[in-house]
Amino acid sequence: MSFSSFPIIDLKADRSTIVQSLLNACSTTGFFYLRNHNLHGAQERMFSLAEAYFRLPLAIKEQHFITPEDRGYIRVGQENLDSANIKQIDEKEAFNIYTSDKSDQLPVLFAQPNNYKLISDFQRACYDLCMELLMYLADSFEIDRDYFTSRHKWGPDSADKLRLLHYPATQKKIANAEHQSIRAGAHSDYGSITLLFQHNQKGGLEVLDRLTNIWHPIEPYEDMIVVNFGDIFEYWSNGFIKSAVHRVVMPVEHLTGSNERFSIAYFGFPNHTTLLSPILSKVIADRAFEKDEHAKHVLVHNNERIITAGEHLRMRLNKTYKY
Ligand SMILES: O=C(O)CCC(=O)C(=O)O
Ligand SMILES: [Fe+2]
Repeated sequence: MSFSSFPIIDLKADRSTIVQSLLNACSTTGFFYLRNHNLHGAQERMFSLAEAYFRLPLAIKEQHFITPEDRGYIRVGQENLDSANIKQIDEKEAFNIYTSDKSDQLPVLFAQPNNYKLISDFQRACYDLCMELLMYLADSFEIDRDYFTSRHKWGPDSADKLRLLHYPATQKKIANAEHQSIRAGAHSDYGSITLLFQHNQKGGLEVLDRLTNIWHPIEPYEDMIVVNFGDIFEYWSNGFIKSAVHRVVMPVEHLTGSNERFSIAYFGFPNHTTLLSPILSKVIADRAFEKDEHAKHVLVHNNERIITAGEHLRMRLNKTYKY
């Protein structure tokens, strides 16, 4: 598997194919497309709800302004995912809903019983899918099948988050591919595994090949989820699993027509007290990992104490938001 032919994992394939493909994908591109996932209907309903929310007046949306615990509404220009580039401002708005959030913590639209049920059911379906993938991944590493899932317990201590994203239409014209405007800065995700839903053929998502430093577009396919590995797996595998560096740019093909984009991300995250110590797996025991530029921010603590998932999250969030 490589950046020239992006990995596709089919959940209807046989177990050994899935296990082998996962091992290849996590150690090369750090992301893959997932086919036959069963979330299609719910995904469409979630996009309709997200669109209705983002069309509300700003004053209503700001009633649930992002909290220091990372819950709520993030307005355009507030988040900079590329913390190494302090001038960068992301041209997007977003809303974060943790799986542990109760309806009375949410905006009226999301708290309506049918919408709250839609959100909760969608979160649970995303969680179940992540757990299925994490069990296959444990098989890939020949460790206990529940090794990863037991560190992602569902319930009040769950740190999983659903994020609705909206990139408003702009009038920007892009001269050429070298000068595309950045809608979400280059970053790796903070968590373990992310499910990313794209919509309406609106592209712009790109992943970096760290070896060649070339960005590759991740085309949107309505029937496939984009799955990527995050920082937590880079810690757990001592760098063998790649935390995919990605960004969102203004797609060239949308110079004509609306360039508005909606996307939805579900971030799997271990329970906060989980230690980020490397897994003991014979599959990676003999492999040397060379730290590259992009992994440095994750694996800088060689001689320091092992940190927890919660500490890692706090470190990354502090660098991301402007309040
Ligand atoms: O909107 C997208 O396609 C990507 C969003 C993203 O990477 C993120 O929120 O972490
Ligand atoms: Fe991301």
